[in-house]
Amino acid sequence: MYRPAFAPLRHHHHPHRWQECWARLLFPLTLWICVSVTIKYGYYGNRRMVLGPGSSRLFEASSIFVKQIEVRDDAKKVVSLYGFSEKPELSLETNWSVSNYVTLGSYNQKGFSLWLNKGSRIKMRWEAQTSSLDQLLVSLIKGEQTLLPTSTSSLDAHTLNEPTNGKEAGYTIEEDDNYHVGIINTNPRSIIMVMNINISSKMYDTSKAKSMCSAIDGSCRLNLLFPNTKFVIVTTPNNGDAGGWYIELTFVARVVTYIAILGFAVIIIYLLLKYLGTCDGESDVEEPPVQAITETNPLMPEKSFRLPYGTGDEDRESGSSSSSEDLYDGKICVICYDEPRNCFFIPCGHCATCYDCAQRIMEGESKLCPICRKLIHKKFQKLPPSPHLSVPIIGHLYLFKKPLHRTLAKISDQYGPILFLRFGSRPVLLVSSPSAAEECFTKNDIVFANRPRLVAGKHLGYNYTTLVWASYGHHWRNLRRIAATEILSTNRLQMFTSIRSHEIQSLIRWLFSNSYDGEYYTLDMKSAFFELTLNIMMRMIAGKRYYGDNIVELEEARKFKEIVTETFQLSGATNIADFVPVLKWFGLNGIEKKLQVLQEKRDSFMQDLILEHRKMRSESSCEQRSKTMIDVLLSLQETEPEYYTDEIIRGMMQVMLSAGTDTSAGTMEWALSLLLNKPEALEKAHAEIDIHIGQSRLFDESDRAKLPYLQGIIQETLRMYPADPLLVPHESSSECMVGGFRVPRGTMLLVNMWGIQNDPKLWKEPTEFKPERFQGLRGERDGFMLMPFGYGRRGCPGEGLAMRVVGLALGTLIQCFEWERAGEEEVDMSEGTGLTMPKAQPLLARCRPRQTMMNLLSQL
Ligand code: HEM
Repeated sequence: MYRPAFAPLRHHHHPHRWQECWARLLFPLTLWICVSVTIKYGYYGNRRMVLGPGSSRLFEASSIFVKQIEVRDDAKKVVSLYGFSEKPELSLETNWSVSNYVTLGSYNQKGFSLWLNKGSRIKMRWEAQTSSLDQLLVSLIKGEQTLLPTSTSSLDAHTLNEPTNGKEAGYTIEEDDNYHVGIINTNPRSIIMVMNINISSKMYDTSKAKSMCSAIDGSCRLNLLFPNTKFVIVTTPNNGDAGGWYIELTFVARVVTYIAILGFAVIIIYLLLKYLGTCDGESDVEEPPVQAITETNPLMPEKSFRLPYGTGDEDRESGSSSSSEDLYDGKICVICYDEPRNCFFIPCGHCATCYDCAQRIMEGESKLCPICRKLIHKKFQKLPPSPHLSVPIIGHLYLFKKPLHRTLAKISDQYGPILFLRFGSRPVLLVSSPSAAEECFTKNDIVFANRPRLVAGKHLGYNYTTLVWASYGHHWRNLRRIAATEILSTNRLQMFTSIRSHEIQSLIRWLFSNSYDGEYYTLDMKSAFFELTLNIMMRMIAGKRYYGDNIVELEEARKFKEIVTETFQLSGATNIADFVPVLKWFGLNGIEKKLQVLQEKRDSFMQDLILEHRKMRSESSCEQRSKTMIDVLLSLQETEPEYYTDEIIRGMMQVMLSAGTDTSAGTMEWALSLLLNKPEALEKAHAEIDIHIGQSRLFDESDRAKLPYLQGIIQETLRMYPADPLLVPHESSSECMVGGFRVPRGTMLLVNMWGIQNDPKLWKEPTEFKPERFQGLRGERDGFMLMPFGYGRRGCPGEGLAMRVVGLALGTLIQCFEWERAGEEEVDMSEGTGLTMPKAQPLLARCRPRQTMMNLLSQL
């Protein structure tokens, strides 16, 4: 049905705009809450006051907000401070009096201020020439005021009367406060008089004070005992001297409390907004998420395909776009009805067309908005949609529960496969569909070939100069070339075949020798796999092994193990300061210091190995020289010493070691765990190996090609538990387009490979371990649905080595041993935290030599 392009749009409740408003309100709201709480409960500031002699003034000063109170009394009259947890009683009384000759000018006043508690009494008596007595007024002014009132009829003034015999007056104080006692002369002439004042002052009982201090030297500090002190009393001595009682109190704030209040306010507001966000989520039921899923083929399609963003399965099958109702109200361009709307017009702000149609409108003659017919000045492309709201400072970090790949998959499921997030201050593009991943790694591969500058790369990546951390450019290309041609090339891998088979044999020997009488026994397979890969890598790098039997340099091995443990602990930890740099100011970048220390250790260890190799090379002839990775790099150094510095060599060694060990070891551990939970798959693998290899020789790397089921096991493991579930983060070096959206320069790219590889819309029963799903398929990256090693320029260069090592280890272990779970219950498959998706619980398994292999095993 035809619809005029400029017919009015039905307005929907728009969650994102609503959330944006909240996001903008959040900061002032938090500030307002904090300021109000502080003013109401925690603002004390400094106070200057006049107390007078024999005073006792009570303050409420909670030790939760106040750490310390300092009193300053410049006249050094020995003021004291007392701290209490309970309000003390006003049970004591002290009397003092002053008696003075006073000369009082015409229309002038004299007097003094003092603090009086309820129940105190003032008695005054003055004597002067009788004629002038009637024009003398006594005033008592309540409040902090210490100045002459403009007139004695001031509201706060209490005029004393009842003069007897001269004049005399008395007053009982009804409220604790500051009082000014004064006498005013309304005579046209000055007079001389005698004034007597007698005060009986109510005092607090300080005998139960928890802490006290006396300002003998003019000042003292009272520490408020946390958390009980709630009241403080300032007392002045009773010396009858009514002048010069200026005292200053300074309240030292307990900073932690204020920070806690701020944090609490942020949490409350976050929860509030999250709740509102949930409500929005509910409203999304009516308005479907930004993009309906487009890839539907349950298993690997024959060819990769890219579907228009926003259309559903039925659309593709029927060939039509969708019902026009949906299109019109939804997100499809009102001009072409084909592409998503992804740009908006200035000044009217309408978002109605795709970028191409907007371009055509702008190039045409009318340049009018198809909705409101206003003249368009500019068009802007939209950023990808953002889920929930982005909180100032932390952005979307608050959404993330571990494991991150699962949380991100849920968010993508709800809001669409191309999302724009903020991890603190970092813009992030989260991609979780094959077509979007393909767009990133083909059309935009160079744009996304940079790595974000995270703190780990600064310290462990030699200031972003190693193969993993370097940004795209000449230096990275060179390192990549060396890795691909000199270290991980098929030729070089072939050369090192014996190292790998020797290491796997030594593992088999060890397993065999531990089994008593061919019976099952339990062992820790996590460590076994990790040590196997570390030995293989270190032998390829430096010709040394540090785990197992026959270790020559024990101390060196100990140091190496220490470095390895720390490296994997630290590289798995998230450094929050990477995303919220402001935290560095508060010293919350502890990981950075640990990384520095670790890097120093790693550096000196690797440098010792280089020196050792350099020495060996100088002592041996060309033919005798070994061909470890260090040797290869040292020979490159000889030809180009300025470029191949020791630092570059150390960097390359460290990259190989950290990128190539726990990834492969983890994959082996997951694979064996999956097999233990599905014994029929293990049986099939046994059978396949028995048929193709038999019992007369050990499995070797070249056998992998003959064993499709074993390959299926590895592929299926990498599908369900990819070692880098979010790949390694990339960063865009310039602005680019993904899925029709604008992606700004400097955006971190996260491709949720786990999400894609476990998406029920793409894979049939994705949670089921089914190695057979790959049978008959080459298992390549067709359709960008399976990419555990990444793709494109920054894809993993170690894939060939990893597949050989994992295949060899699994194949040999299955060939030689029978395996079962350590207990009755299934192996716990929960994912732990860390970069390379480790198993939360290390795999314990039981094994025993296969009867048919006894002969061969005993000859090893
Ligand atoms: C099962 C084992 C392995 C898996 C699943 C794996 C996976 C990956 C992934 C997903 C990436 C990032 C791709 C991207 O950025 O898009 C990567 C990068 C890398 N991998 Fe592997 N890897 C494995 C084993 C190895 C091995 C054995 C080595 C070398 C000895 C290795 C060396 C590297 C290096 C150097 C990079 C960085 C490449 C660059 O930034 O240019 N990996 N790997």
